[in-house]
Amino acid sequence: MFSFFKKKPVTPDVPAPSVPAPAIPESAPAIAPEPASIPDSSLLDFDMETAARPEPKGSWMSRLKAGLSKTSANLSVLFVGARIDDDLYDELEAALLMSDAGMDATTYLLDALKRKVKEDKLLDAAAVKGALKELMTDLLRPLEKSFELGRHQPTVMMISGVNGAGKTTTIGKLAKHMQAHGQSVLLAAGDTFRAAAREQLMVWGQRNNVTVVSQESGDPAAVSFDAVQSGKAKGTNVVMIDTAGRLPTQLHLMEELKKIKRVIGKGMDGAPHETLLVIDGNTGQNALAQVKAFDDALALTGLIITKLDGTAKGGVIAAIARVRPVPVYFIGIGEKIEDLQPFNAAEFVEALLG
Ligand SMILES: Nc1nc2c(ncn2[C@@H]2O[C@H](COP(=O)(O)OP(=O)(O)OP(=O)(O)O)[C@@H](O)[C@H]2O)c(=O)[nH]1
Repeated sequence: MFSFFKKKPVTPDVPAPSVPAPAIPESAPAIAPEPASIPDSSLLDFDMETAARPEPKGSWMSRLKAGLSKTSANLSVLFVGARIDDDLYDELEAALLMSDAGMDATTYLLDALKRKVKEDKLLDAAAVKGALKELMTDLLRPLEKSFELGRHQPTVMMISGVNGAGKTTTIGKLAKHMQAHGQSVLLAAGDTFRAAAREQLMVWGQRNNVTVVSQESGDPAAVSFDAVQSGKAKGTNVVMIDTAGRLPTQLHLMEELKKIKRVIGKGMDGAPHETLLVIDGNTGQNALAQVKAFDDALALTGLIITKLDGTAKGGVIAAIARVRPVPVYFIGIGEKIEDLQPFNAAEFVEALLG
């Protein structure tokens, strides 16, 4: 059973809009009039309460903990039998910096912790650890956000990121989860740079009954535009647009992304409704640089952080929260569908600080 989202229809009995059987178009479909908009009552709020995760939760938490075990080991050991003194704060500072939290978040957390220890007259290390967990959860909680589907038809999502961050894989996982929640999905193979990426997405779409709009001509803006038109014509719930990986330093490719976004807006007023960046959790502080650069270029609405099962240290989320607080929709800890889950601050801090 899928457990990504908690589906909260305002009116529970309103069914998801029906869609024709998916097909794999060879080229862009004809433009058709926009279907009637979905009434507000069918708005689906995909929120991220942990209560929405039944069985896989235990394994999810243990795997998230395993993924972040480097950092949690470094942090937890500091509190074992420690005295509350400057040495502890110095070691904590070093461990937070090592976790990729960066100077800003580290200084912020340490200052807040010292104040709290004084105000609450905390005397033992366990209480200080508890206070740090609380402060970190408060820092990360504003990053929690959930997709709101049903407000637009289709809801158009543009997905960007550096090469190999996990964009295509993430799109596949999200598509499957959305389907499982009654949402029809259409994908745009906007990664026209790698022919193999387009083919990979087409095959994946065929296998999973998801329409993939693709063009041999290789203009990502045109593919994206066609996908939006097709989504409108078919009454699809969600259109997800994949884009080729690029580095923020490749300025012409960043300009191309901006163009894709503009053209999507021409296909549908107000689109894309979600402009997402996928970041590889292993890239440490560089992830923050990516967030800043892509946000400056595209005005991001959200992040998806993948590969927290690798060598990731996890602290970069604190840096993002302090320096460029773009919401984190999902985090990924592996290649399976259930390895992508909504970001939950309390869970994350629990895995980080145990
Ligand atoms: N361990 C691990 N691997 C992941 C995760 N997410 C994606 N991957 C793997 O990362 C690799 C790259 O993923 P892609 O989805 O192809 O990345 P991409 O951003 O689309 O890549 P380009 O199209 O080349 O820019 C694949 O082998 C994925 O299976 C994750 O959360 N954990």
